[in-house]
Amino acid sequence: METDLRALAKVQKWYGPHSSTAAAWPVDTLNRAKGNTTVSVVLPAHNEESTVGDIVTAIRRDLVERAPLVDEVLVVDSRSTDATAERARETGARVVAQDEVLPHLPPLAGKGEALWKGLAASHGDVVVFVDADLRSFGAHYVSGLLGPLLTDPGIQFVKAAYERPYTGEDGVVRRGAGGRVTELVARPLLNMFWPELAGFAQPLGGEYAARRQALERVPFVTEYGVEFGLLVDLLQLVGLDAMAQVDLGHRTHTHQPIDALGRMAGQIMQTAWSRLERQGRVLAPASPAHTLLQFGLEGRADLVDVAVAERPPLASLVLEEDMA
Ligand SMILES: O=c1ccn([C@@H]2O[C@H](COP(=O)(O)OP(=O)(O)O)[C@@H](O)[C@H]2O)c(=O)[nH]1
Ligand SMILES: O=C(O)[C@@H](COP(=O)(O)O)O[C@H]1O[C@H](CO)[C@@H](O)[C@H](O)[C@H]1O
Repeated sequence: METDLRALAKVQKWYGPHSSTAAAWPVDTLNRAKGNTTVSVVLPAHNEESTVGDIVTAIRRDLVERAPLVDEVLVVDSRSTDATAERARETGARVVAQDEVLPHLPPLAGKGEALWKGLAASHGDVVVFVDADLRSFGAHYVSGLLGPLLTDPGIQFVKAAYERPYTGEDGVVRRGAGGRVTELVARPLLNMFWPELAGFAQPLGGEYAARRQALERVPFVTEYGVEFGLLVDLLQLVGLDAMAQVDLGHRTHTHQPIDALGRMAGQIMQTAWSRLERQGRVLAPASPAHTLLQFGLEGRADLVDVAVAERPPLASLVLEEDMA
């Protein structure tokens, strides 16, 4: 108990100085602070033709053309079967196909793979990740996340906070009801095992920014384990005082059905287990099963696999290639 109270005291001390709002970071201030630092915005996109174009348009209009804050807008086409790549390209993004980045490596799947490939294919000193399914995006999402990074050399990683409404199939918006896996799985797990991270209001949110140097020194969990894995691994790498949080207001996005979130929850639990083992905090004769038997309507039952893999820190690949 003592450890937990000490960790929570650390969070309370951390929270004030490391939390801000997007309004605290006006673009002209950031342009002056940016200096020679280059910025890439990377959007992982699987079948996001209906939303990716508006997001790219807003970034380019407000943060490339009007104010040169962003140097690169990269969309990672994550095995889309719709017109995601076309919409992204015609609105001015550079587009790479996930499986065509580092093609000599065996391809892996999911969002974490898309983000790792986006890191590999981008060039900015600072990388901002933004989901491509957002319906509430504004340029302040990017400028807010960049604020602490462009003004404080001690900050390595910035995570978005926001209110997350849930819009049901009936079109009714329910305030604070979004982030279902966050509330039911990620937040309890983090408070149980990594209470120093308890101050992050939206640990699974898809909008965050970090220095390339830090991102290239941590592994990327594939599928939907990536956000959980990055938080835990970056805490270990850079420490809580090098992490910050910016409130971007509210976030609406395309919601997945509950069975998809069940699989996401499984992937996040697998990720948490892997970090507990890696940090020597659990000793188990066998790893947990990674199959999940899900039950649908009309007696449907589907056995799915919620295993996750992980990509090594990019820096380790470059080192290997240099040595080779
Ligand atoms: O294999 C995948 C799965 C997801 N995504 C993208 O990652 C972001 C978040 O995924 P999703 O919206 O499915 O997750 P949710 O926000 O519903 O948790 C979106 O831009 C997806 O298009 C991706 O690039 N590859
Ligand atoms: O936060 C969550 O619980 C999930 C699901 O959100 P909703 O319940 O559909 O609002 O959404 C996030 O989780 C994924 C896994 O980390 C991230 O990849 C997504 O970007 C994020 O939207």
